[in-house]
Amino acid sequence: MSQGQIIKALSGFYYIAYDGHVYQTRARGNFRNRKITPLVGDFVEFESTNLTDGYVLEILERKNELVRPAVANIDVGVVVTSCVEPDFSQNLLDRFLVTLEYKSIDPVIYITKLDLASDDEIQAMKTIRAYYEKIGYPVYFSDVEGDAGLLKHFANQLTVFMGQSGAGKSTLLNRLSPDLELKVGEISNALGRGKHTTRHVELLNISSGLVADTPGFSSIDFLEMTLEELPKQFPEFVAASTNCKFRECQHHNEPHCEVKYLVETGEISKERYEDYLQFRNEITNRKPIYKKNK
Ligand SMILES: Nc1nc2c(ncn2[C@@H]2O[C@H](COP(=O)(O)OP(=O)(O)OP(=O)(O)O)[C@@H](O)[C@H]2O)c(=O)[nH]1
Ligand SMILES: [Zn+2]
Repeated sequence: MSQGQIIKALSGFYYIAYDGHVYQTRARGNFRNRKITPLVGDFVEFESTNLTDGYVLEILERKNELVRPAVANIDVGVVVTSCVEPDFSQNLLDRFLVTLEYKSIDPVIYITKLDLASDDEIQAMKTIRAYYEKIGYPVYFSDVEGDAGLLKHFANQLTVFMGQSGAGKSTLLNRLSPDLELKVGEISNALGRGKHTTRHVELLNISSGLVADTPGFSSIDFLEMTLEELPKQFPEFVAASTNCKFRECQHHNEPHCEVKYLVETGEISKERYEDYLQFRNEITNRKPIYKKNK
């Protein structure tokens, strides 16, 4: 018996990377009956006497998982965000970041289409970059330096790309992995949302790490999160909260709230705080918000 990682799932076969080889395996019958489906990214125990006829025996505990793309044990989430076409949305960026934080995935922000932006828009993105870097997130602009910076995050990690339709995810993935040939720019066809669902997911080797070849994540709701958990997904709120008067301060109606004070002084972004209040409302009302598909 050996332990490896599933790097591809296709037509009922699971391809397991182990000791420099890839083993084609299937899930064992009794294992299927337990209604657990192995995911790409799963660490598994398997048995095999050759490279093509093995069996998955057990899935080891998952750190996290996403539905789209269907991948488990994600370490890094690259949030691809365009500054124009479609216009930059801090609200959408914060939705991605909160979701990643909640799933214990390290976010990296990658901003595209600066070549289409006006000087003012570029200036605005620089201000955004400075803020998000200050609260601990790596931020890159789409240029040669940005790509080199991004590649450094891949080593020994499992990375997934995500972001709004048309942001440039496929373009970026193709550039980093030229053999990939993901289709680019088919965003405006009305049923575009199905485009990636039929693709199987495969983990690519890029820069000493594994990268999911299928970008994902189109609906962002906070269905699983509680009101108490939400402020913990904002690192600058967590840092400030030690100075809030109340230990479990929700930074909402409580008196002597450090977060609200820092929003007033400008230290904490007003937009981020407003996003926080909006996400609170959504959790309270439990209405899922789906990203518009243009
Ligand atoms: N000018 C410019 N165009 C870009 C850039 N990045 C992507 N594009 C273009 O933007 C369009 C959408 O890019 P895609 O890579 O398909 O975007 P996506 O995020 O994969 O979109 P979906 O597949 O709908 O999720 C294409 O026409 C790209 O050529 C960029 O940095 N600058
Ligand atoms: Zn507070």
